[in-house]
Amino acid sequence: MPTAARDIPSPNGFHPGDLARTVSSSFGTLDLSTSPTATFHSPNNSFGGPPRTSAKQLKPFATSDIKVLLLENVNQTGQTILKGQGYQVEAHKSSLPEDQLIEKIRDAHVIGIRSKTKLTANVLKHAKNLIVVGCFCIGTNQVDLKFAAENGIAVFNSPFSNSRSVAELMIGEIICLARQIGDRSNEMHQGSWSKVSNGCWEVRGKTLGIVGYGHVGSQLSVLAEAMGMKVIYYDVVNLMGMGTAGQVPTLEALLNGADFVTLHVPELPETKDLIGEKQISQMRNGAYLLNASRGSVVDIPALIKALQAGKLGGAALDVYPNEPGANGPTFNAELNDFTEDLRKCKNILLTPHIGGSTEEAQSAIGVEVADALVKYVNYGTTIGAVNMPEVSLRNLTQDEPNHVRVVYIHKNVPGVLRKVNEVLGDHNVDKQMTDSRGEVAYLMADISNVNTSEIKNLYQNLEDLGSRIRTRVLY
Ligand SMILES: NC(=O)C1=CN([C@@H]2O[C@H](COP(=O)(O)OP(=O)(O)OC[C@H]3O[C@@H](n4cnc5c(N)ncnc54)[C@H](O)[C@@H]3O)[C@@H](O)[C@H]2O)C=CC1
Ligand SMILES: O=C(O)CCC(=O)C(=O)O
Repeated sequence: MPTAARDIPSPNGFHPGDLARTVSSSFGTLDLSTSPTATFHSPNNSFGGPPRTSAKQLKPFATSDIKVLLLENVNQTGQTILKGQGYQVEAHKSSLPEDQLIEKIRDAHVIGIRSKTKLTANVLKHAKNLIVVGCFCIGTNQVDLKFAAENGIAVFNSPFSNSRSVAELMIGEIICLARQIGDRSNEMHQGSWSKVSNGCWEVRGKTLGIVGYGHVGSQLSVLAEAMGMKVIYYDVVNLMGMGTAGQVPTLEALLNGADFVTLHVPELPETKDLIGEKQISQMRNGAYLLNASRGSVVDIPALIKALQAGKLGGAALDVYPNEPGANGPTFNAELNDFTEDLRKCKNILLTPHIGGSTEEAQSAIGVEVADALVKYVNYGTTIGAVNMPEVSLRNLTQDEPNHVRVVYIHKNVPGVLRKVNEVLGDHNVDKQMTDSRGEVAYLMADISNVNTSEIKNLYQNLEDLGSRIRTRVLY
């Protein structure tokens, strides 16, 4: 681990740690600490320009004061980047029960999770120091995004680094279902030889119906066509098909026309039980259903009935309404009351939410999300945030020693900018960007010729505005 940041007491007597504890939920900073040894993992130039070698490292305060809580076995690549900044990183292999999570999250400035940790309003309301959440995965349904934004907590994810891994799992499972590989393998494990061809098929020439043609669905489309499958897809948005894949106008048309149906939609109120008894009845006899999206998307008791009745030829599930927080013998009726019936079904592949669990995906996600967290903590950049407006400014440089960057997250109501600029107006505003998303707005401004002794007032004046959600002053 690199040397921790220098912790130079500020001339006005404040210590950054005191400030974090005493001044509302803010990262307003009065400390002069920088971390000269910390290296930023990726170029931090904004707007895609060439890296500026003289970019100034901005820190909210001594980086060693920043507490990062990582849950659910976040990949080492991500941990290394965060530790490389000098942050204090506490990493756990699994998620935490809600009461323990609430205790741990009280102190954290940054939390990193995957799909199991539920950051509800009830949990987040205890997170008084938290400024940012990193979802080291695609889905962000486990976080109350609105509550987070309204409390000045930015949320980042990795929008496509595991898409290919999910698509490849689907291809493997499509072939395994068509050939009943799961059952044959189980029989052999139990010492039984059962050489059959009845009900076993090639996938060439069969139709794959993809529901949700986003990052995962479109990757899968390309792979399936390469194996000689015909591809149709249904999406709420009009999208151009890859290769010769064709969009169909309704879910019913897709279900009527496909031999294999795979689901790749986000968890939303509209996608709850998207596939239930009625939709299964619209599927072809002997067709297969695969779900690697979220457990809420399929009515599993209805699926069990259809498998028992021989309506469907098989199914593959990677996700469930309730999933355990840690590995172990927990996939039982206590978790989901249908579990025993599900386990008894023929030609069903059950996997423990491993669609994105490959070395490639996890290490790429670790880098991508940790980089976004560092850019946010150190520079206030929200590019890629899923619940905040996306705002970035060109870097400050070493030639701008008396500049500070003001980040002001505020309620999106009339008159705020006038008041903020009255506060900033005593200085020269070199550049400023502001944007809003729903009820929350994000303003970033670089101002010049600010004496250290003026920073406290600047910060306090912004904090005192009624529209304030969170103020940070970085320099
Ligand atoms: N099993 C696993 O390990 C993984 C699961 N996932 C899940 O897969 C989901 C999809 O991932 P991506 O393809 O990356 O997301 P995406 O956002 O790129 O694509 C989702 C697509 O679904 C469409 N959609 C939304 N509502 C719909 C509806 N009611 N009917 C039809 N289409 C609808 C959207 O328009 C979009 O095109 C994620 O939200 C996540 O929940 C993602 C990665 C790994
Ligand atoms: O790998 C994980 O923990 C979750 C994968 C997933 O479901 C996602 O990326 O949305």
